[in-house]
Amino acid sequence: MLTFIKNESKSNGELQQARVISLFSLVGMSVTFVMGVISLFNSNNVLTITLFVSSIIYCLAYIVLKKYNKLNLSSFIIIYSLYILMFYLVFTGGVEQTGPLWIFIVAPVSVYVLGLSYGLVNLLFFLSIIAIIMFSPIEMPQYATYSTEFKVRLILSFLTTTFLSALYEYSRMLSYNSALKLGKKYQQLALSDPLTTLANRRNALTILQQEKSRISRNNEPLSVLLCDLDHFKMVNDKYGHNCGDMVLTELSQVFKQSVRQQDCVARWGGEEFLFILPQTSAEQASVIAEKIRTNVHHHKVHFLKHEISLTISIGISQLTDDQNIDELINNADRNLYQAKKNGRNQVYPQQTTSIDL
Ligand SMILES: Nc1nc2c(ncn2[C@@H]2O[C@H](COP(=O)(O)OP(=O)(O)OP(=O)(O)O)[C@@H](O)[C@H]2O)c(=O)[nH]1
Repeated sequence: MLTFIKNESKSNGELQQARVISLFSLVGMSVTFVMGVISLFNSNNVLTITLFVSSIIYCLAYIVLKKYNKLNLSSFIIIYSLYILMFYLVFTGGVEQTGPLWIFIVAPVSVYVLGLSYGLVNLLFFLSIIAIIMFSPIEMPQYATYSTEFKVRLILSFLTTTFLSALYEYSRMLSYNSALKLGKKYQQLALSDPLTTLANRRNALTILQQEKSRISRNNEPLSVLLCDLDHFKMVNDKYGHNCGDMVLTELSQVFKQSVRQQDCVARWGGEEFLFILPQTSAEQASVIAEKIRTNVHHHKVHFLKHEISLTISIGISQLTDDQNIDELINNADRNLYQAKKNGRNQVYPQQTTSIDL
């Protein structure tokens, strides 16, 4: 069956993530640059170099995303350069031992950029290294010393921030997925006929336009069948509208089962159906139309104690190079009218020589 709905959900999610990552790299680049300038005035040379290098790395992540469209690589650069910067700040203490305060931005950024589970695994790894740095008995000039109370509280408050970030990311994912599902459902409703669940007229026209563009590139034939139920008004009049609806629903299934996966069956109007047959010439379409007509003819609809059999008439049209979609359908409509005029329960034009599909 032709794909009626474009699956745009993944690209939408990625687009949103790309926006956040580009924003984060710009903010990261600016903040580290400004702090680098401040520490330059404070004559803290190692910190100045570290912050300027970080600023360049964020700029690089931004370029990788904007110019080369590499979302994963950009995320990777942002996250791991952020981790390294944080290790450095905790190790040296930054300005006046305030370096560890920055680690709290790591939790929300990690779960958002890396996703919930991978983000949490990375945070565990991050926190382990932070704990090792803080609790190791290192003897180095750059190494900052913190009180045990400060270290324990820093780890506990980081764990709390991680938990809250994970909770927030989890509910964000839930709402995003349910909005996505709802969107898909409404999109499906907008494109399908509620009674028969077949593609509706609007959807059929979109598919026809797409197929027309495709076949003009590939030089392949495309045919349509316009099919109308014979004397359907009599079914409604005799058995009621509910029975008429049931007939339409059942015959839609017969139609679907009579064609190939790549073909499309649409409800064109009340008791009119359009078959779109890609890679099919008028001669091949005629054979398919005859098969559909026979299948309907042999199908019995059971309603209460009644057994109802119906017939259909079909008009065939093959798209020519100089035709637009309206002309193609009008031609099929004229042929359908001819099939009705010739006595119904038939296909027009009929195939004179036998062909294999
Ligand atoms: N039950 C039901 N009937 C419908 C629906 N849409 C259209 N119809 C009926 O389809 C019938 C079409 O009647 P006509 O246009 O006279 O065509 P016909 O009786 O099939 O006769 P021919 O097409 O000339 O063979 C009408 O009675 C419409 O009410 C629907 O969704 N449900």
